[in-house]
Amino acid sequence: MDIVFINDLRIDTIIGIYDWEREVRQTVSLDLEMSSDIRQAAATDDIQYALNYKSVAKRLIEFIEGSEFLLVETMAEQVCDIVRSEFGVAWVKLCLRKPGALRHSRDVGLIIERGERF
Ligand SMILES: Nc1nc2c(c(=O)[nH]1)N=C([C@H](O)[C@@H](O)CO)CN2
Repeated sequence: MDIVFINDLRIDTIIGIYDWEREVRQTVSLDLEMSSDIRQAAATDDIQYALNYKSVAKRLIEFIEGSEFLLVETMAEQVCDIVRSEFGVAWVKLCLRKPGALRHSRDVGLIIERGERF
C-alpha cells in the first residue's frame, strides 16, 4: 500500500469545552496518512491521477477554519469523513494535536484510523 502524507498542517479554529475557548482561536495541527495507489500517477507523470495533497490541505483548512467544535474527537471524525468521501481515500490515519492545551505538556490530542487498509 502506498501512502500520501501531510505533516503538521496548522490551522486556527475555535475548539474546546471551556468558556474562554469559545472566544479565542487556537491552533490545531494535523498529521495525515492517506492510502493511495501511486502507480498510475508515476507512470503518466500526471497530477490528475494523483491524490493531490494540496487539494486535501485546502479543503481541510477551509473546513476547520469555519468549524467550532467542542471536542477534538468530533473534529477528527469529520476530517476523516471528508478525506474518505470527497477524495476517494480507502484508509486514513489522522494524528490531531492541540498544542499548549494542557499545562506541563507540549500537546495533547488523538490518533485515529478509519477505513480498510489494502
Ligand atoms: N478527550 C478529550 N479531552 C479533553 C478535550 C477533548 O476535546 N477531548 N478538551 C478539553 C479542553 O477543551 C482542553 O483542551 C482545554 O485545555 C479537555 N479534555
